[in-house]
Amino acid sequence: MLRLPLANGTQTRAWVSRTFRAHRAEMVTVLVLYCAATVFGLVGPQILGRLVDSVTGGGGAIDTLALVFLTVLVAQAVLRRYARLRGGMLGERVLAETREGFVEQALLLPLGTVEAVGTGDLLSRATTDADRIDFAVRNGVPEVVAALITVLLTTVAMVLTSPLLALGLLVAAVLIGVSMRWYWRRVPSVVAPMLDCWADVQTSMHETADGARTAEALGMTEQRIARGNRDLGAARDGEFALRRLVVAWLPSARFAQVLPLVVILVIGAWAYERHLVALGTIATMLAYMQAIGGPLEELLWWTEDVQVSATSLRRVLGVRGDRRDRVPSAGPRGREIVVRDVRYGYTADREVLHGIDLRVPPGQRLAIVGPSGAGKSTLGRLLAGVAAPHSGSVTIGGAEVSALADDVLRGEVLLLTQEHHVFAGTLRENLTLPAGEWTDETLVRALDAVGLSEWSGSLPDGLDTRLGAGAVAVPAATAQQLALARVVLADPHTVVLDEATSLLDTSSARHLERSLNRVLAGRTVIAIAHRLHTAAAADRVAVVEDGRITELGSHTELLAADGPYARLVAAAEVSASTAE
Ligand SMILES: Nc1ncnc2c1ncn2[C@@H]1O[C@H](COP(=O)(O)OP(=O)(O)OP(=O)(O)O)[C@@H](O)[C@H]1O
Repeated sequence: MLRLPLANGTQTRAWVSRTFRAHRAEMVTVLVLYCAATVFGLVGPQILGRLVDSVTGGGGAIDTLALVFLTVLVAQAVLRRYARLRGGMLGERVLAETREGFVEQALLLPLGTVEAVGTGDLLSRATTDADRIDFAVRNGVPEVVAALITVLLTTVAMVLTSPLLALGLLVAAVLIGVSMRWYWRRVPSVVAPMLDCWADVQTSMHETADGARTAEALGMTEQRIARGNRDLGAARDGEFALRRLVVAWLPSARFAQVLPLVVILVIGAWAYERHLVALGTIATMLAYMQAIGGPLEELLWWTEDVQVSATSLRRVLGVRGDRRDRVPSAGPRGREIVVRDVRYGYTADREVLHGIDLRVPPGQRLAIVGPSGAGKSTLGRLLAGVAAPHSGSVTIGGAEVSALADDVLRGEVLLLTQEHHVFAGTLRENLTLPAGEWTDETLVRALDAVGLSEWSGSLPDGLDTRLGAGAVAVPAATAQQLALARVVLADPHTVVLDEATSLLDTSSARHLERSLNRVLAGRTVIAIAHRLHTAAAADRVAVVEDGRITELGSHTELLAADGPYARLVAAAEVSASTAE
């Protein structure tokens, strides 16, 4: 299954350094607060050691030491709380920016890429992966940062207090290092496929919900359930694999965690007998170990989540990785469309268009006809700049269509298909999708031009009436007229029509075609003609067969040539008379 890529190491590191640079001051503040809280925490065991020595040595100042101990504890609690608050706010800001970046990049993805990978992969990155990152940033990152700082500074304090007793830590560090390396090396190869499986679950659920009626009508419900179960089974196996890895790794990590305590006690007893360390020092070291135990536990606890969310982050950032930029180009100088030796395929192993050459002068009406699957729609998409050819070029006025900036492209060429989505929002928002400054008067004129003035006049709040899911339902024909109104507003000189009216009933289609003819007057029109009678009205007809243009000429010329076009017309006449 084709998927969007994962961000590679360089892209992820670039994101980390960009994020760090953007929030440098705040990050340093949070780290300083955590460090300060930890340093206060380190003073506690030192005082405890002094207390022990005071008691065993019969010294005084116990009250003062106890008071300092209490003050230190309070200061540590206050600083840690403040660090968490600032850290939490910083995390929320970074999360919001990451989400905004994701939406921006997802909207910039070429339509062809989104169609090729399906919406499931994109959706799972926007939902499941974003949620995992949310969870890690809100809960895991503060714990891990606090724990790491505590472990690091406590280790330093232990080495300074008694290098001899700190030997236990050295043994543990080596063990933890080896076991962590073992785990971190294996985890990506388990987590990435598992997240892919969850994306498949989302894709199949989405498809099943989308095609529920078709599945029911064709008795495919069982098949869809089986597909869902298969995808869920694969995701479950992925989770099992991760669990097996964690279970294999955890015992060694836990062993490394308790080992220093044992080593400190053994070396401590041995050294105390030989008067190499005081009892207070051993108490201090044990208190440090006690203080390190909680953070170490936190680190172990969060390791899995941090690893999974790191892969999720690479999936979210990967959407950027596949982006094909529409770089602002010099812009077309003229309106002629020229297609030169265009080759294109949806997958690397199968070419759909095998070297198309075509020239469409401004204002011409060209019909593209041919058998089903010949490549007509694919050619239409390349002409409209939805996808870029793999080799060859499609230009308007000398400029490569697929490289035009979106706002420039919209004013040049628009693709109108049978897909007439009404977005949940007001009529105004639906009309002004191609962002621009539109006055109410212009919008009303566009509605009028496509025969929608009566319908829009009947809406309760006029242009501010909410349409779509949960609001005013829009019939298919009206939705198609709305799409036409957008064409009027964008005012492109060329329109590519692909089955624009094929899903409508005959009377709606006739009504729409009248509006269409009004809107298309004066523009270059490339009509992918599924019904041959539309081709007869065109200035020229191009016959596409098996990814090649096999005939090009006017309707009359092609009929006289008695070639592929004449055969298509004859076949259409036979099927029409059989239907009668
Ligand atoms: N998104 C896609 N992914 C993979 N292959 C595709 C995709 N869209 C079309 N194809 C394949 O490309 C070939 C050309 O399809 P295209 O839709 O361009 O043909 P068409 O002439 O417009 O057919 P029709 O008249 O049935 O719409 C077909 O074999 C089709 O299966």
